[in-house]
Amino acid sequence: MELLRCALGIRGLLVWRPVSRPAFSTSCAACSKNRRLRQKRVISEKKLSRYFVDHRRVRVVGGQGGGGSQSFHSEPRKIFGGPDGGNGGDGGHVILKADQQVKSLSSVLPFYQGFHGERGGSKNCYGANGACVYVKVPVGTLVKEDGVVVADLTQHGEEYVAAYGGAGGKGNRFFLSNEKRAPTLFTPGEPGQERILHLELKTTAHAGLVGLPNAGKSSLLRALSNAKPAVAAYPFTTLNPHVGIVRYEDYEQVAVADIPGLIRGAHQNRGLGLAFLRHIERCCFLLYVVDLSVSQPWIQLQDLKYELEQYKKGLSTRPCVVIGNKIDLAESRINLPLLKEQISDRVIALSALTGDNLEELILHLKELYDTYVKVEQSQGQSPVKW
Ligand SMILES: Nc1nc2c(ncn2[C@@H]2O[C@H](COP(=O)(O)OP(=O)(O)OP(=O)(O)O)[C@@H](O)[C@H]2O)c(=O)[nH]1
Ligand SMILES: [Mg+2]
Repeated sequence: MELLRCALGIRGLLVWRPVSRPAFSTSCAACSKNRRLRQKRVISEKKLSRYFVDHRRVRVVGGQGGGGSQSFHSEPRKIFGGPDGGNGGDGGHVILKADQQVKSLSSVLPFYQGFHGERGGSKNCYGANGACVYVKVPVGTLVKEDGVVVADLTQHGEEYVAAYGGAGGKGNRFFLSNEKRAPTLFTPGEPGQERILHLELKTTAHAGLVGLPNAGKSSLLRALSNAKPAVAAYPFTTLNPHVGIVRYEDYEQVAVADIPGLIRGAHQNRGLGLAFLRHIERCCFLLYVVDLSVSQPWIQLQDLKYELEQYKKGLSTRPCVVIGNKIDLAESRINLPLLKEQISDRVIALSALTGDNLEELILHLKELYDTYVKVEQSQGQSPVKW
């Protein structure tokens, strides 16, 4: 044994090389090719849009209740043991649960069925209840049935029972009475509730960036927060709402949503229209983004307010600020005083591209947020927190 250990020791010394090894072998060309570091693929905005779903039609059916059982106690030397058929278990519910981790309705399937309750058994055994099926939906999901809103899941963890499971049947033990000492009656379980629901997602952000295509909304969100929506010099670059967070020193966070561009007639579903007007509806205050380099920029503002008002009365009168973007361009500096003359709202002129005067917007955003929190608290409601 000693000899063997010595031999191994010597052998170990022989193979020992005190040089740092490369991370992987490059001696074999084929191996080194296969071990190339994998890079995460960048998904384009167009591809992402396939995964973002803000509408779903779902059929939900509660679990069937388990049937009751019919049986009589049987024991040696006991002539009449009496009925001992147990009740069936209740069917499981289908429950919609708001989850902050879920960002779109793409993971929601078209059909959900609750688990069935188990049958009752002899010896007074009750059947087990069917388990509930939880469907995770994003925060801000609106549940509609026949066009009527039945639930609004605005808080993380909020639940809504979409379909109740059926009640379990009764075993013959249940029907025992003084008049009937040996009942043979037992009942089947009830079927679960069946409903067809329409789920609709509304982005719940504090501030919404509202503007015509190419106004610079996505560029502004990029400058304000760490969100990375696509930016390009063609209209309708943004196809889905993006939410970015602006963080303040007092640990308050303001969520800003970049909403796809609106055009004239959006309320009649022109452009990307109607689908995205509903995201604006949820925002507590609005940031109108106007391209100052275009002549008569106040017309953009009039169009935007008109579209919002047509979609929902009072939407254009929400607390707001007008952002005059692209102030770095020469035409913008000419148009800015003209815009200020034409409108009564506060105008913040800035450049999302160069970051000029961005601080004024960040400070004003906090003022709008603080006012919103105070108003909500005075009304006894809890403000939306991110
Ligand atoms: N010069 C200048 N160009 C800007 C500024 N902000 C945005 N742009 C440019 O304007 C073009 C449109 O910007 P986006 O941020 O994609 O505009 P958008 O409003 O999000 O457009 P949609 O998503 O199509 O609605 C891009 O080419 C930007 O580089 C700015 O402050 N100054
Ligand atoms: Mg955009």
